[in-house]
Amino acid sequence: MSDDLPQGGGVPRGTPPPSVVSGVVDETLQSEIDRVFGDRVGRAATYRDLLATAGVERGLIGPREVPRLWDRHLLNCAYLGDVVDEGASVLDIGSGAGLPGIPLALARPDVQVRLVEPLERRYAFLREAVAELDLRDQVAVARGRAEDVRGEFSASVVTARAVAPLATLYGWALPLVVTGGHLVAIKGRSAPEEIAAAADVLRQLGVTSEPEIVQVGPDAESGTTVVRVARGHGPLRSLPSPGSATPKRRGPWSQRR
Ligand SMILES: C[S@@+](CC[C@H](N)C(=O)[O-])C[C@H]1O[C@@H](n2cnc3c(N)ncnc32)[C@H](O)[C@@H]1O
Repeated sequence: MSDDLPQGGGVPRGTPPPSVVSGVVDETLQSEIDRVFGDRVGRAATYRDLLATAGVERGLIGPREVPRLWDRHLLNCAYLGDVVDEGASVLDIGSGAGLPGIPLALARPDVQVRLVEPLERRYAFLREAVAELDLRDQVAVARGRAEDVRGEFSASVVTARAVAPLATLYGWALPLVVTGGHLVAIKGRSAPEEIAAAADVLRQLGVTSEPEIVQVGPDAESGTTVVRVARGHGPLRSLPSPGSATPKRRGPWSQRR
């Protein structure tokens, strides 16, 4: 998409990124925000403000998160760009208020992102945010559960933060990854235990690669821990599911973008 027009922060064409961040930030954080979002820093600030206002009012973000929106939410999510190839397609499942999909899209104008979220309230917020941030050419929004959009959407990278433990997430997300692509899940210190607990699920799916724990961002202290799983090139097997004998009714949400 074109980024030539003045954006939320009013960045005129050709002008270096100004310090337009909202919220109180120190110089170090400011320069990291400028480094990561470049000439989209104004739009990143608009998104931060949306989370701090409408996001909190509508119960999508806890009020205690407001002082740490920049580092814990926008930057930590944007760092996923370190493990996303140039021109990749990204499906962010359980996007909530747009995390990690929106910061990743803002930091990486070369990737196409689709946010998938089942809850109406969050889905509505996502559509409004994408319009407000002028990201409609780069970011699509769909309403649905990850396990229900199989066959409809797929991407070279599927992302998720705080959606489900890996043992559940593998079954939801890996069928949405195209062959040769990756699942990239933001996980904290629990990553090794979650990987161990989910090893059988990966085997049942027929995925032979070993999950990797990768630190993204500038350093271990301020960066983000992700679990990256290569989908491989072989077919995936279905997981046994208790409800599989009963045909699933389509949810009330059939509207897709
Ligand atoms: C704790 S929130 C995390 C939201 C966001 N990823 C973040 O990090 O702020 C979990 C989100 O996953 C969504 N979710 C729950 N089950 C899901 C499923 N089966 N498929 C897709 N999303 C799901 C919820 O609606 C919710 O928005």
